[in-house]
Amino acid sequence: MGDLDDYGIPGLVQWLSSPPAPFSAAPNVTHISSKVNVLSNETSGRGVYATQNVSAKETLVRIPHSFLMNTNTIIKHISRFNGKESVPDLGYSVLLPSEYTTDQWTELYAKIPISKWLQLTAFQRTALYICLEKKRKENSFWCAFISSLPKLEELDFAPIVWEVESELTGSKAADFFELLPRSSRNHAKKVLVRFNEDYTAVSEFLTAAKSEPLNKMEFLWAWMCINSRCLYMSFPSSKAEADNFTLAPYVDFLNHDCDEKCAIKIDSRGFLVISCVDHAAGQELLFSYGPHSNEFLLCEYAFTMETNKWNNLDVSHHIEGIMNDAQKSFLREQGYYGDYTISETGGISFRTQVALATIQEREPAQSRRLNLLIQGYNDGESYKSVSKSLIRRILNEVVAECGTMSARLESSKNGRILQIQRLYSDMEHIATVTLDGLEEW
Ligand SMILES: C[S@@+](CC[C@H](N)C(=O)[O-])C[C@H]1O[C@@H](n2cnc3c(N)ncnc32)[C@H](O)[C@@H]1O
Repeated sequence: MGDLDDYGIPGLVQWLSSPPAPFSAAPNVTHISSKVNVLSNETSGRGVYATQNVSAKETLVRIPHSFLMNTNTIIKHISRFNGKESVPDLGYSVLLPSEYTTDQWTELYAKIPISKWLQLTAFQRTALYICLEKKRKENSFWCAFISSLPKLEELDFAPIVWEVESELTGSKAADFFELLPRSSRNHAKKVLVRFNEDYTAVSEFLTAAKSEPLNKMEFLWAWMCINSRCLYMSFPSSKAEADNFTLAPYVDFLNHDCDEKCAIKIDSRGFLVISCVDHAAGQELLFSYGPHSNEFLLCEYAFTMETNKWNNLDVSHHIEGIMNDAQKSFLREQGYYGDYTISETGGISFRTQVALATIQEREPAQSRRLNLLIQGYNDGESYKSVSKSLIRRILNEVVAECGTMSARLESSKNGRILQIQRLYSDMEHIATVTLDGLEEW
């Protein structure tokens, strides 16, 4: 385990625990239990570890609302420079520093009305704010937090980084993108579209304010920090569900596990981390980022796990390839088009079963048994035999494709390639397990 001085953890803890007035006098102060510490390991970077035995239900960390970076606190900070804040009060006490150092960036804040800031999505606004506050260095209230964020190199397994790196430097990193399994590549492309939309919106925002543009790589760093570290937090003023998030210093050092070992909770005192199970000294405290497959984890958060119970095999491309137009439009009308998956634990999804059944109908809209299957009044037994042979053929194709790709990637020691290889081996594993159990299906 590594020494973390170079990540600025002591500085972060100091900032959170003994901030200047008026924070020091606030009733709801930071709590970081003496039973936990941030350490680092090679696989998952920094993480929170128990330094002593911890019992279930202990509150280990509490970060007050004033230290959470989100739509509410950002607008409150910016509006110090340009008039009245326009975020509804959530009833949480958010303190602002009594003294601000002004600089060219606070001049920019002063120039842009809050109504314009609110036209950006919360994600765009937060990414821009992090980039600007980073430039303010020690002048920024958030300096210790921003220094604690990972470097872009630590998010190097995210396919979006490969693509943007290629675009900006002319490197061959985008070639890795093409090696991804088809469904992962599609997911990664969607992430890239989201990122480019955000970068365009923020660039236009800065141009309108006659400010200098942001470097795309710098914006990517801030964007990926948010994407891989944000936590759900509801804001009544949010225009979209995706705006309901916060960044929470220190809490964001918790690494992911498929099973919840810790819970996070928000109340009027701030963001809390509570242990769900007993932890022995030395054990890592983990919480679940959600039921995410390795494909999702890689594309969104830049990592995969050796074993992941949420992995699934996406066979949409294979299934869609054997459907005719009538079958496709029937499934679209029914809300069952696309996203055909198989998982080790859940087997062949109902959605996939509906698609396999539809392929067996010449005029699906007229088929009583198919409509009864969709409505849940028919168990689909009459479709099973043909469905089995269709799925067997598809899974054999998947196994062959994974074998070819694994042989192609086998000798590489490149970390990105190893992540890609893991995706193929996850796919092969699910395909093989499903084929083995197909007779009993
Ligand atoms: C919320 S942060 C957790 C703290 C992070 N390890 C750090 O050093 O700042 C999420 C990032 O941690 C890493 N991570 C989290 N859980 C992991 C796991 N189970 N295996 C590998 N990496 C993990 C990934 O890089 C992910 O983008």
